[in-house]
Amino acid sequence: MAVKYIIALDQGTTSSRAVLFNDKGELLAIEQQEFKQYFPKPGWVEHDAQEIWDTQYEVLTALIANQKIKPAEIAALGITNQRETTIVWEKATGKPIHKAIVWQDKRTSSICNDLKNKGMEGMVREKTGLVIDSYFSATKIQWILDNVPGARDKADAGELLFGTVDTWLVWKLTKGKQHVTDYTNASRTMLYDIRQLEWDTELIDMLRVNKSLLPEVKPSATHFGMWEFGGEEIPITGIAGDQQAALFGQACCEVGMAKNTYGTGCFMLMNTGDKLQMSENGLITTIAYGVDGKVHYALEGSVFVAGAAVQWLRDGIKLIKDTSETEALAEEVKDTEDVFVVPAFVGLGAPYWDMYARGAIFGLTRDTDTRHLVKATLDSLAYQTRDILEAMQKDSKIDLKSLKVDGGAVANNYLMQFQSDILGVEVVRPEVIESTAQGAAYLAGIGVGMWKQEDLTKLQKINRVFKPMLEEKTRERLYKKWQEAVKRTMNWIEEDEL
Ligand SMILES: Nc1ncnc2c1ncn2[C@@H]1O[C@H](COP(=O)(O)OP(=O)(O)O)[C@@H](O)[C@H]1O
Ligand SMILES: O=P(O)(O)OC[C@H](O)CO
Repeated sequence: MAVKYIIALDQGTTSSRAVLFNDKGELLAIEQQEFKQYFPKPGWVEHDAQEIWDTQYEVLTALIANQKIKPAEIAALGITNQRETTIVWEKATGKPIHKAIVWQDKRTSSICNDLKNKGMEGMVREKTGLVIDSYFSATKIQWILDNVPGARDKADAGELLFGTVDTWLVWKLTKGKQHVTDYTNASRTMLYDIRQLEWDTELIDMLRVNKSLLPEVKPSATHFGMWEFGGEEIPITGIAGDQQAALFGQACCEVGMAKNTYGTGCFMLMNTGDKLQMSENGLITTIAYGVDGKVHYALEGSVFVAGAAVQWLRDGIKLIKDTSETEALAEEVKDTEDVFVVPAFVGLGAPYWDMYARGAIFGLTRDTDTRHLVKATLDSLAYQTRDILEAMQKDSKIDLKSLKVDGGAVANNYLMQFQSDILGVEVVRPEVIESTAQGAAYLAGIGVGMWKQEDLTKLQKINRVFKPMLEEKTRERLYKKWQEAVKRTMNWIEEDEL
């Protein structure tokens, strides 16, 4: 039987998706399930690792059943995932010993502060490309080992395993046969030397993480293991963290090409080729992908709360019932009347890196209504993106003429137009905004020998280009006000308030 399909598993912060692609790289169908977010304390964010697996497995098998696909027709699986989120489980039983600590979780801020006070920042940046922040996996592993009764002893006895979500999914799909990850996910742990491409002993010792916990690290398009299904063995041949997968999915394979993804957070990545570039403007350096024996690096600006602010309008303060209502509400008023929302709900990521900042609304008057608040919340995604773009242009010395965008929130036309207005550059939306899944499918297709990297650009189709319409003077006035608002949210809580 002819092999026809690639399935990408896209395990995001808010939902698990399975996405079907044909052998031309065209998206045919999606199954999606949201899962529960746990907020046990202010600043803490957890997922249930079992629920992650259950939802991911259900959408995968539902996609196959609903699209009437025979197992033998599936050439390969690709996996892409929310990054940094940390799971520790027992090798013997496969049971997680604690809930997954999500990338947004701030509980390890004081561990990070101690490391900074000990002067470790330079060494960490040099080896990992990262700033010291609770965002990354290392201090989350340390927290689990220190706080779950008996965990340290079990780790010392070699009875525990750590994984980011990709590692957990491969472990489950292969029934515990494979404990692996790829370069991109390893580069988010703060334990991986991105030059030498190996786990770093000095960091492992400093953070008191046992080497035996860590998975084997492989390139992004290679053989990771087999999923046995319906009497067939289906190879898993592509893995990348979701932001790197989106870069690959948008075919940003040349130096200087960049994309911005608007999901729960907002992540801009620029491909810097085989050159590892350290940022001087608050960005991080990360592995973009490893394909065909070559590693590409990227500069990244990570914004922690983007689409999550829109979810907060819906689930937190309940101003809307559905995120799609925001576009029409924002269009109903001419401007926000200088209301600014700074959604620093879990601190601020790039370029500020302030674990102690918290969210605020500025400029309220008696005229302010739901529409202004909704508009100001959407605008905050665009302003945060401008903060990143400015840093990216300074670091790379490249003036971006246009920005490729993707992710759930780019469906919002108001937001895309305002984004172009506030950046003063064109914003290019592709036909398929599921670039993350597309990237994982491309990697899996390359890994199984179905495509070559050069074929990818041919698969790209543009849906709409947004051009800047706002006067320069207004743009700069608004951006200045935004910067002032951000300043006032910084360093808001004390270390012992966490
Ligand atoms: N029309 C819309 N306008 C603004 N935000 C939206 C819209 N549709 C979805 N979103 C936001 O996009 C995010 C979902 O995007 P997605 O790429 O699925 O995220 P993730 O991969 O992080 O789970 C949610 O945070 C949601 O609030
Ligand atoms: O799940 P997303 O799409 O919001 O992505 C989360 C990032 O990978 C966190 O670094």
